[in-house]
Amino acid sequence: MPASTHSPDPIPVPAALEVEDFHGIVTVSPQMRAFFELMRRAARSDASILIRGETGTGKELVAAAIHRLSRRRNQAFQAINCATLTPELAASELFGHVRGAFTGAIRDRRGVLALADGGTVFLDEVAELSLDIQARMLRVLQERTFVPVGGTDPVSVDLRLLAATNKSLREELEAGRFREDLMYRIRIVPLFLPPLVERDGDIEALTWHFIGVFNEQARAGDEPGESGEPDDLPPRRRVEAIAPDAHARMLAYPWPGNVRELRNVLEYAFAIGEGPVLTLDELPPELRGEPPPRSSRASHGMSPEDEEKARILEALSIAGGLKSQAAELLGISRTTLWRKMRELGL
Ligand SMILES: Nc1ncnc2c1ncn2[C@@H]1O[C@H](COP(=O)(O)OP(=O)(O)OP(=O)(O)O)[C@@H](O)[C@H]1O
Repeated sequence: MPASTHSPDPIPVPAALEVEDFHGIVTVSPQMRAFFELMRRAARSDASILIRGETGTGKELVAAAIHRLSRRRNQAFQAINCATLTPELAASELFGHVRGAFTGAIRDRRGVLALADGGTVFLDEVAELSLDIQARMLRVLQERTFVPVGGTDPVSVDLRLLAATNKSLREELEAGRFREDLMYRIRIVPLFLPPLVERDGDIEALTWHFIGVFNEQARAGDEPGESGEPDDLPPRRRVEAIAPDAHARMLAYPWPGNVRELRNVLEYAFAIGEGPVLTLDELPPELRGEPPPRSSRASHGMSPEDEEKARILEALSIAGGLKSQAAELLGISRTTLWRKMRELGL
């Protein structure tokens, strides 16, 4: 733990922050610099890349950066999240459909693959693709053609495929949920994005980075608007320093939700706290060292599944049913929430 945590004085936000900002991926760590090096090299080729990493590590940012570093940069980048789609919807989204393919298909519609022709397709949460769609994607990769839903004629495409997952595809394969041949096709280059706790210096650097971002948002938000909005609201919060105990807890916390969780925790503190110093009581219970709600429930004899259900329902109720807000509260992405709700039958 740094010596500064024993100081009673708040730790000021550094005036200038020396970070690497690589296409929006901010870091100071040697681990991420090594990752960028691999990513730069892999981006040049047309090889399929599988980005593995825990939730919130920045896989989507990486996919967009790879596209921008590739010779396809001036062509389309089409991203699709496989976790939010039923198999029927996934087929229609990916391959498009012809008029009359199903009720409501009143005209031909191009899918993501056709829209990305010449460019890059990013399949986020690729492990969630159904086996049927996996078989069809394999054909796309092998033959560079696909048939739209309800159609008969194959369409040729020139695509670079990027995919991401927070699961182990090998485990999915062993469980019979993922095709081995597709796995080898999509991970010609596997890239592993390290969890936040394993990136030396990044918890601290990203803390200051996001404080800077939220300070800037507050400053911009307080400027008189062109629309002549009423000016009588109190100014938004700006943070000039962190209390040493809060700082120490942030550095010691394992950040299971990675960069997304860190960002959310700071956004929360900006929203609910007051004054120029960010204090410990503005951090969520798990950071304050209090047992998180889940373990207190577990002690009441709930199964992990019921516990998770209860946490999700609680978050949804606080968020007034808004999934995006509930996901923020839980420190997970909207799509992860959607998938969990589906898995838990909610
Ligand atoms: N190194 C970073 N610097 C700045 N912002 C980051 C960084 N990594 C992630 N973020 C931000 O954190 C959030 C989560 O990132 P992203 O959606 O890319 O993660 P992910 O790994 O794709 O998550 P999931 O697996 O849950 O889909 C986004 O708001 C993103 O902008």
